[in-house]
Amino acid sequence: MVLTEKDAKQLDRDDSLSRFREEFYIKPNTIYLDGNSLGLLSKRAERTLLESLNDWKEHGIDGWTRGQHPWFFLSERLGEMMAPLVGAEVDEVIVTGSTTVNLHQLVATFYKPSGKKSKILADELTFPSDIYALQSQLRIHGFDPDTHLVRVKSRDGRLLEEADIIEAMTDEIALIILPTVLYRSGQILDMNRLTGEANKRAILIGFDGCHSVGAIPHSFSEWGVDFAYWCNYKHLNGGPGSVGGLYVNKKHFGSAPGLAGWFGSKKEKQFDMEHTLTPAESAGAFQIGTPHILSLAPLLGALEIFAETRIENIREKSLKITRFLMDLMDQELSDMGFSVGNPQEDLRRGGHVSLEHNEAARICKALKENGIIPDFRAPNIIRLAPVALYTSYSEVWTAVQVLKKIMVEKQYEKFKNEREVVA
Ligand SMILES: Cc1ncc(COP(=O)(O)O)c(C=O)c1O
Ligand SMILES: Nc1c(O)cccc1C(=O)C[C@H](N)C(=O)O
Repeated sequence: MVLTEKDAKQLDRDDSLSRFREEFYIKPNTIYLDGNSLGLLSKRAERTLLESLNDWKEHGIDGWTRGQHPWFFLSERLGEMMAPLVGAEVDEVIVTGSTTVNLHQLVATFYKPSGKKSKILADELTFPSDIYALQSQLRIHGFDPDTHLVRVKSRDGRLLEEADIIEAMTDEIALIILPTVLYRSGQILDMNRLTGEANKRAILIGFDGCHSVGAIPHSFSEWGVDFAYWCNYKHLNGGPGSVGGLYVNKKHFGSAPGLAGWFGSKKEKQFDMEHTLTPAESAGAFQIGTPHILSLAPLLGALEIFAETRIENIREKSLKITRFLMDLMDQELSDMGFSVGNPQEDLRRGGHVSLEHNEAARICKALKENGIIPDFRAPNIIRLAPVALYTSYSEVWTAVQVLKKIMVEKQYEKFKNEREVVA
């Protein structure tokens, strides 16, 4: 069956999430497909940021406990709002720090090498910041990362096989850190299976959820995941440098935070100013210092939107619209040197499509010149994320037509095939 623009329009009419599109600032004549790197600003996120600024204007220091969004409780309140997105109880989630800082905190807390059981297991496709953090944590413990950081290999440079990861769960492994969704290929790892296997071997397991939270459902508590951390500026639309998310399974409440600070205190004890920390009996214990209020505030509005639908509905549209994109690429772009680098099956495909091409860097530049916003990841990947809350099927149709025109007219040839500073 040949897909047409009419099909795209019909899919838009049938889209039960289409009402959310008008909540976002979408630049005219631009098709934004980079929500997997930085989600768009919504009017509600803008409103809650302005309200928080107003709380500062009106209340000064008293904004910590008064105003529309009292700052002292904001990280906990946002944790509650975020808990359904990761399948956790409300006190198992806190909005604090950043992805990399939270990883440091969690490794400092839960990496307890003992005798032979002293290695950390990760994978060779993981995001570099996580690897840097793990290497430095190993060094702090006096270990050589070359011997103590085990990186599971990919068979094809794109995907990981769960069986290979499980095979690497030896009795030398003390801790496992894996992505929920791989940042390049968009592969979803089977978190339930991996957690079960780690639990069986008494190895603690934590997940980097940057590329999945807000795009796919999770059941961290039910699966028995020990901890997780993620950013809120991609699929959750919290804004550039938005404060991160952290989950700690209830069974670990009471573990002393590896990196302690006064915001990890029990709320009612914090201002007693004692020199002995009384940690919160929740994920809140893993906070360190004063929260970055103005980078938390947009999340209040951004998460209101998620509360008005279900993450399962978001996932359903995400699967449908990424499938539509892949089918269109198949139909319109065959014999142009493209290949799809993400898993095709619904169960293993995250929120973005990973299109590979030898000229990827300059094709991305040509797309941007034409008002289509993808991102490029070296050496040859064009990432395209049609986002369930704000991308229409008609936009996906147009984006593929523009890409086809770029290829037919060789528009990309006027650019250098190398990345810009960021993408
Ligand atoms: C999978 C993954 N992990 C870690 C990071 C690092 O996040 P941050 O710079 O917010 O610490 C990112 C994004 O930048 C990411 O995509
Ligand atoms: N964190 C970012 C940043 O500070 C600047 C530009 C992009 C980013 C990103 O989030 C990139 C993203 N983690 C990726 O998957 O490549």
